[in-house]
Amino acid sequence: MSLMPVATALDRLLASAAEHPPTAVIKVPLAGALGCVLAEPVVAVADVPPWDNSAMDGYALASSDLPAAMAGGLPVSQRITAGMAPLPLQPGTCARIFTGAPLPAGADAVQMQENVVQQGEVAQLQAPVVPGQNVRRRGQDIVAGAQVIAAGVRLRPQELGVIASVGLAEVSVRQPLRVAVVSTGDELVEPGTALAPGQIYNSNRFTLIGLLKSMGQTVLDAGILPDDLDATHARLRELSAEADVIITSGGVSVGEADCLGQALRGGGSVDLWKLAIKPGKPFTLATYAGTPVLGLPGNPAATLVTFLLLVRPYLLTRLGAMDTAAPQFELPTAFAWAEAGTRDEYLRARLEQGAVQLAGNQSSGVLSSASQATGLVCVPAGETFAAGDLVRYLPFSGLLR
Ligand SMILES: Nc1nc2c(c(=O)[nH]1)N[C@H]1C(S)=C(S)[C@@H](COP(=O)(O)OP(=O)(O)OC[C@H]3O[C@@H](n4cnc5c(N)ncnc54)[C@H](O)[C@@H]3O)O[C@H]1N2
Ligand code: MOO
Repeated sequence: MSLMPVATALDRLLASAAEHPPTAVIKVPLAGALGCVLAEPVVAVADVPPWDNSAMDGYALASSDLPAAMAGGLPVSQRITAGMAPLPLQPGTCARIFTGAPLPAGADAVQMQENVVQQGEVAQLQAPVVPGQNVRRRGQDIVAGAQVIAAGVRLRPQELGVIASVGLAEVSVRQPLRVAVVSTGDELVEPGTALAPGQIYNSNRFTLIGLLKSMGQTVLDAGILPDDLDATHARLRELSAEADVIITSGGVSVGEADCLGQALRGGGSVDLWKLAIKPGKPFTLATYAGTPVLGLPGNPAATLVTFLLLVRPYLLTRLGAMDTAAPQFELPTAFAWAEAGTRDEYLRARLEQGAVQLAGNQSSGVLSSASQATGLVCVPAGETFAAGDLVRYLPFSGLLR
């Protein structure tokens, strides 16, 4: 059986995502925009900083007065703190000035107070200054009219700060996707109840909800799908009317007896893929009543990995994000991989002292090792490596956002 390369699956998913227009543009208060995808470029309406100002606590002067300032000193003619509008500097004087305070007209340099002796109202420089010294020029950060952030950027804390620095209180972003999360499996019960023989707790629901919330999306928590075809149709119809995308876990491998597979086949198109990835081989791309359905394998580690590698870029594409790829680095391993596999293997790994170490049991059914991991290591199909070799590491810090 030939397996579909992960890159092919990703291409198909992204092409399918690109068939949908990006979500609506909404204006949100800046403080609530973290993680959102910017819908329109941010253009500065004013210079940042808005005026020349001092980079140090010290004394502002005209550098042409330097000889007098170093000889007998200059009278201190005003005191300027941050937030004040200074008077023009009287020729032949200096101004006491503090960090962030506007430079008075006529001054072109600041000497920091450690290099100045003030006696009474006269300040004598102990070290020379050159024009522009310790002066932060108007517009040195951002010039009015410049585009400061492009559309499609996902806003991090520093982007929120930059947008605030140009004076904007609101920002135009893409409306988060409404994503329905559906669990399937007769064996599943929700945590908080006692297990009957044969049952297990529904963990994927919580993993998926957490993944979606960490991306800032709106979750429609649909719980466990009923084990009945009519009821499954009814639930999927309901969800397809409310959601931009439905994510399911479980019931995609062979799907002989499962209601989800049958319902999907009856409600639209279904593509069942066998991917060259471990964990995460079975994956379904379907539509139900026109709403895309992404069917993830039920094994908890497979759910996590396929979400991060396939669903996350799909969702980011639907949001119009410009950067959908996860950051990855080449790092040395602290372990060896002697047996080449037939699928790309994504190992749960820990970054420790500059090298990656296996984070525990790598079975698809084991999730606790993901909790001990700081990221994933990719071992391409057919490859082996020795301890110390470089491998591709994808930190969770880049994936879980
Ligand atoms: N004959 C074959 N059997 C299997 C194949 C195959 O190709 N041929 N693939 C294996 C692989 S790989 C995976 S992964 C699983 C995928 O199976 P499904 O996606 O159909 O998922 P289920 O059978 O429903 O569940 C698999 C496993 O995961 C547990 N599970 C399911 N949902 C949850 C949940 N919400 N929370 C916690 N655990 C869950 C479920 O109990 C099963 O143990 O198929 C292999 N078999
Ligand atoms: O996707 Mo399965 O988890 O490869 O074992």
